Amino acid sequence: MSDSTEEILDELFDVIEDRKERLPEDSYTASLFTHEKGQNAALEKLGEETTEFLLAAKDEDTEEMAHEAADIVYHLLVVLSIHDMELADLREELADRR
Ligand SMILES: N=c1c2ncn([C@@H]3O[C@H](COP(=O)(O)OP(=O)(O)OP(=O)(O)O)[C@@H](O)[C@H]3O)c2ncn1[C@@H]1O[C@H](COP(=O)(O)O)[C@@H](O)[C@H]1O
Repeated sequence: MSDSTEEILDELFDVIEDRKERLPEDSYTASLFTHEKGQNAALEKLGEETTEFLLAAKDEDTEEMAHEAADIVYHLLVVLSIHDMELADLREELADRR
C-alpha cells in the first residue's frame, strides 16, 4: 500500500483497468463498463459529482469537497479507461503545461 498522490492514482487506475478486463459481477466499476447507457452512465456520474463538488465549495464545506473531489477523480479515470486512454495521457498533458 503506497501513499503518495501519484502512487494512489496509479494504483486506482490499475484497479479500474483490472475491473474492465475481468468484469466481476460485484464490482461497481465493472457495472460502469457494461451499463446499458454505455459511457453515458459514467459521464452522468461525473456530472453529478461535479455539481455536488460545486455545492460543497459554495458551502465552504472542505470535508465534503474532499469527498466529492475523490468521486470526480474516480469517475474521470473510469471515463479515460472507457476510451482506452492511459493515466500517462493526463500526466503528459499536465507536464506539458509546466
Ligand atoms: N474510488 C471508488 C469510488 N468512488 C465512488 N465510487 C462509487 O460510486 C458510487 C457513487 O454513487 P452515488 O453518488 O450515488 O453514491 P454516494 O456514495 O451516495 O455518493 P455521494 O452522495 O457521496 O456523492 C457509489 O456506489 C460509490 O461506491 C467508487 N467505487 C469504487 N472506487 C474504487 O474502485 C475500487 C474497485 O471498486 P469495485 O469496482 O466496486 O470493486 C475500490 O476499491 C475503490 O478504490
